Amino acid sequence: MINKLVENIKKTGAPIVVGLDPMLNYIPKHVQEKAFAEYGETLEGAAEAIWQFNKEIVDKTYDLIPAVKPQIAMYEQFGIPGLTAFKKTVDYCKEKGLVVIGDIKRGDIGSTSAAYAAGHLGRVQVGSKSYVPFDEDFATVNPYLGSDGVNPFIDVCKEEKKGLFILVKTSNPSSGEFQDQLIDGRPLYELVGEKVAAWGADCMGDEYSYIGAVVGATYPEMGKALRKIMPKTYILVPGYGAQGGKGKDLVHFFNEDGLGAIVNSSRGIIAAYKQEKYAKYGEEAFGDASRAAVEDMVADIEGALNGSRKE
Ligand SMILES: O=c1ccn([C@@H]2O[C@H](COP(=O)(O)O)[C@@H](O)[C@H]2O)c(=O)[nH]1
Repeated sequence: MINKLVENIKKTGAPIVVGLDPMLNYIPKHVQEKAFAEYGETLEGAAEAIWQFNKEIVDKTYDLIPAVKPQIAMYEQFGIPGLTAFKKTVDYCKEKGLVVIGDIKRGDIGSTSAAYAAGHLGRVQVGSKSYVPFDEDFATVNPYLGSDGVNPFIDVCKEEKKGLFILVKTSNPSSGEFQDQLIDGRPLYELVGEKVAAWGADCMGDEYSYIGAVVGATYPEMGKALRKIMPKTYILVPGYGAQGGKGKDLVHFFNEDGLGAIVNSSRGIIAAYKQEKYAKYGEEAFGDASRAAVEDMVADIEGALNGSRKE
């Protein structure tokens, strides 16, 4: 799957991921009203609104982008109907040729991680039958339970040709509370980065490993250090846009080949129509506003990378 991700990035020239994080308050009134007219103000109604919202954004952007990252929390909060909308979104994006990164941030003791891995990246056996429950291409994993919490995910990735993005240095303001703690003079996130590189060495695609890392755009200096520690690791970079990250902050997350990083924006793309800059599209044309925001994001990152090459 890492080969498909790299191929999609090369084809689109867009090292970006659209984060499908559909909070109800981002969903335009007309979409919500239509869903509620059919299903009432119920969990089913909310799930239908989410699905229709996602579909429009995907339809308006899929030709420009390599991948999407649905954040499962935004679906899970609406219970079983929400999870059905998550699955419909995963399937639809795959039909459109997109790589799907399930932002599920799982990780537990080995037996529990094995169940998460089977449900999201692999298959489950029910009697004589085998099922593929969620079938994302990549999943995000929390490594802080150690190797026995991560290995079951890696095993399933090897069998199913899927991939992981393992949390190394997260984008949130308090990520340093634990992740920056020094151990023998080295920050914990660096030690986790080394471990991710070691896990990944045994899991190579053509150019990059299918065991990737998550490093926040909000910590550019740490991104630069981690790029060196994990040269063959694809880095998923959240924190662009709504959290303040900009193209110029991201240059050192990339390798010399222009690859190695993929930048996520969720609210900045899906709720673009709410921004002054895209107000001309109005609520009705929210998908067109998202398309314009994708084009601007790609230009921002491309401009920063081209600028850094000239320096
Ligand atoms: O360190 C991390 C890890 C994951 N995320 C997730 O990415 C998106 C960011 O959303 P924006 O609207 O672009 O801020 C969201 O799903 C987070 O759960 C992250 O932000 N930082």
